[in-house]
Amino acid sequence: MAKLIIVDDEKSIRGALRDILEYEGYEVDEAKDGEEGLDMIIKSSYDVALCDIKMPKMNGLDVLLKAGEAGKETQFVMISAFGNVENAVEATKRGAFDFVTKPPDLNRLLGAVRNALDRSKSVQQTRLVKNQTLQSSDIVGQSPLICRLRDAISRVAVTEARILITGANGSGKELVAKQIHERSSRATMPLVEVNCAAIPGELIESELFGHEKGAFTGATGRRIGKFEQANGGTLFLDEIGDMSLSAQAKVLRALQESKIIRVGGDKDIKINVRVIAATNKDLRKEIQNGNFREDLYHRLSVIVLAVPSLAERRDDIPLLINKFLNDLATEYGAPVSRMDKAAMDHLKKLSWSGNVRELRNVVERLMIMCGDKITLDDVQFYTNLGL
Ligand SMILES: Nc1ncnc2c1ncn2[C@@H]1O[C@H](COP(=O)(O)OP(=O)(O)OP(=O)(O)O)[C@@H](O)[C@H]1O
Repeated sequence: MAKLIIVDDEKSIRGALRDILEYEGYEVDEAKDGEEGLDMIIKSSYDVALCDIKMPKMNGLDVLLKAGEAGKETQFVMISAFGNVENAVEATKRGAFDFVTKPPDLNRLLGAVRNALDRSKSVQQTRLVKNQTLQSSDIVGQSPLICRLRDAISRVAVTEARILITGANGSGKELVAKQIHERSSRATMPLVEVNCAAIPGELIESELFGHEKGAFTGATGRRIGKFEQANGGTLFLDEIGDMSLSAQAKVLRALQESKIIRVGGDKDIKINVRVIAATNKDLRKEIQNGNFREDLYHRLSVIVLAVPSLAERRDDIPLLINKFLNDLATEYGAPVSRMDKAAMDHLKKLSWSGNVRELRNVVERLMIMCGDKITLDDVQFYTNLGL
């Protein structure tokens, strides 16, 4: 359950906000001044703080700054008295997520909380991805093509250049995007992923750019999009070849002007996002067929990184098998299975149209079916069955 804290010196405001937020299903704590609020935020983990600006002992801006200095990822929605909006704007410049004026409008308040929670989730996911990266998402392989790819990643990650990652399904494009983000100066900010193929055409623009309340049927509140969620960080547009032409035009504008407009909105919003795109399609062919904008292609492809298919780097297969056997043993809490050399040699010869993802699935199946020792017989039996 999402955990919120209300920091406000006015008891009646705290009570009113608590009632509303608890009714919405959030877990809510209260602090009666800035000092107490900061103490609670540092000791506990809150997703969102609703924080008054003018308070005794410590004002809201200081609570915001000190919580950040203490490494807290709590998202702040500042509450400011009407007529004191400059302070609230100043707070958003210093890292607050949003602000609402007193007395808060119910829809505006709940929209701000929902959006702040979305942002909090992205930040947490980034940390999770980061931890997983430290554990096991190194790009495994010693083949010349993979060594060259790793070298290229080290060179481009530290720059701000836009990158297009190409390669077949399951070859490791997403892994490459994560590595680039992790090694960039944006690593502590969110890495937000959008699978353009998985989102219906009519929803993609709202997903990317957000929408204002009432922008279309069902838009009951304001929602921020992936571009805004990724602000300061990286936006990974996976399967970009599947994006509609109308969304492409808007992405192009966002890249050209570093600004977006929410669906149904009229206000430009400045964004600072590094875009990494990936595709398994031949975008040049898509351009010829009228399915992809050439100008967008040139904007996205300052650097092109081609991820090789598994068939182009068969010598990496034993290394990958051992990595997956180790990872899976940890995942299942089981002893590490061993695969003999003849079994690995056999796997090296298969076609692997699903690339590294398919290899991982096969290794997982063999581990489940065969236990701690996997032989050539086992591999032939299960791969011949097409299992
Ligand atoms: N070189 C590698 N070393 C270790 N694991 C890898 C490597 N390449 C891919 N993988 C693993 O293979 C699986 C598929 O990789 P990933 O999702 O990055 O592929 P993709 O090209 O983005 O796939 P899709 O085209 O379907 O989006 C993941 O579990 C990933 O961790």
